[in-house]
Amino acid sequence: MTISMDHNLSLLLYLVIALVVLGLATSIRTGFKPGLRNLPGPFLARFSGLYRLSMVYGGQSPVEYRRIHEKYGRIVRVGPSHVSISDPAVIPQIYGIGSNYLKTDFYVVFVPYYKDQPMDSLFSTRDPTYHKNLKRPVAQLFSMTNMKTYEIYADECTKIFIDRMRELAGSPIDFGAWLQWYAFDVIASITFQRRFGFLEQRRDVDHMIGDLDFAFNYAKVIGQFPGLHKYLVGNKTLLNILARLKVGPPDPLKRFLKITEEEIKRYDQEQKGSSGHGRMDFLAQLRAKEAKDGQISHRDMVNHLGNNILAGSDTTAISLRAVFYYLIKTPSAYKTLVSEIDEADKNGQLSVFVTYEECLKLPYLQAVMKEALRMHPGVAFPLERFVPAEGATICGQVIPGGTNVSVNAPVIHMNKDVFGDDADQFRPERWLEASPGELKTMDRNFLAFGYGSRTCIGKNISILEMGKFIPQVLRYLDVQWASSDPEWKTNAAWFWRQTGVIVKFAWRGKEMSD
Ligand code: HEM
Repeated sequence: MTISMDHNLSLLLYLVIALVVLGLATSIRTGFKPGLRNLPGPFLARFSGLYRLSMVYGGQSPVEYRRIHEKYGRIVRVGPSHVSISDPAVIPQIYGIGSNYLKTDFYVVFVPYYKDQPMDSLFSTRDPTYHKNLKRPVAQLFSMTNMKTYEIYADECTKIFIDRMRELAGSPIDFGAWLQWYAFDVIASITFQRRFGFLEQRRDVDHMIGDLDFAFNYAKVIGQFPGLHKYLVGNKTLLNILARLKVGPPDPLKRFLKITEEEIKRYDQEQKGSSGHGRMDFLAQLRAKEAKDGQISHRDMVNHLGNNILAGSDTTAISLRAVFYYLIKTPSAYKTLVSEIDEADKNGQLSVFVTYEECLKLPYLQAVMKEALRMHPGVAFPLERFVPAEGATICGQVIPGGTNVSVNAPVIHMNKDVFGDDADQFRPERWLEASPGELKTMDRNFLAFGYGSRTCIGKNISILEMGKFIPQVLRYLDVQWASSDPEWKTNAAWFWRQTGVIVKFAWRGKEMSD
């Protein structure tokens, strides 16, 4: 009995030692992989993903990525098979339309389960054919010409917001939270003509925002080791067991899909009772398109609508926070913007609710939005892509096929050759003073909405929301910083969320007509 136990223990020990040796040998072999071994970068980064984890874990990856590029140059090895690039010339090569650099397995952490099967979205898919087929039926719904159909939904939420701020004038409020409630209610309203009720209830209804926070912090960590996902949140069997034991992790993606299913049912019932006529939300337009051009599968319908909520809420909230934060912290820009809005108002160029068309004619406002997104892009992680199988020459280096390469908006947006010596300053004027050539270069290096074939499809919706909301607020309200901390706090977990945006509003005196 004792001999057999000793024997088993020795076997186990040999096995552990063998695994450790194998792991070390693999790490050393990948560390000195031909094609990557001569690239500069932190020494430890080449052996395991732990170095990248250390860069993102504290939520300050923009600072970390800027630091390593300052230290090691425009091409830096940040992992065993991972290369970060800060050279503007490389952007069209990696992301341009027609490029065959595909999204990496990082994106697998964003794939929800639907009816027990993983369901890739327009955003997460790595398959170009699936992407093309999924995008075709919805592209027009995101077009600039279609934006006017969504205006009413944004206006309803803006009215609620401004009325509440009038009531709360003089008291410090968590503006960051309010902007998130606003963005959530607007996108839900645009998507299926129903607000979640954040603005009315003044709270994180059903803990949706908190749960999303959990999901993105999971993505932040596991996204560095995507191979682990299938054993964790990507493992349906494990999730089912945990759910039965009532200890499962929050699953906001599942919740959005459930809400979406309910909304589709509600719409179809309304249509039968014909009370749904006149609806212009995304769902209604998708159903109308279906009637004209042929059926969209129920799965694709759920996929698109659920994805709108996921992709279009946090991003817009973060961008709105950035706009107001930089305006408050830059009084000259605040004053110039308010003058532009007041002048347009006085000249009768603004409707009761500023329209999308009107906001596009306010040049300083457009420059403010772009500059805020340059300083603080909503997505602050590297946009990872795989080098095609045949390999590629990047920044003069031959990089093997399958290498994970990326450019990072917070890094490229600080490039002084592109944005000027004051690139680290919030200065909206740079977008207005630039020559046509300089503007073209700045636009080509503006990555807040991604780039090329996988660029953000919801960009017009976000410009609609922000472009209407900001002038409407500043027309009626003064806003000032009211936190005892001089700065906000930020956490980059794919999205670059901010907290601590505490402000006070004051009513400017003009009455708002209905
Ligand atoms: C200011 C607000 C927004 C920002 C900063 C933003 C940012 C981005 C970025 C950086 C990407 C590219 C990601 C990558 O390459 O991996 C992207 C893609 C995407 N965004 Fe947005 N987004 C915003 C608003 C929206 C809205 C409102 C929607 C939908 C209603 C949306 C839907 C999408 C979708 C579906 C994709 C994937 C597109 C594709 O791969 O074809 N976004 N977004």
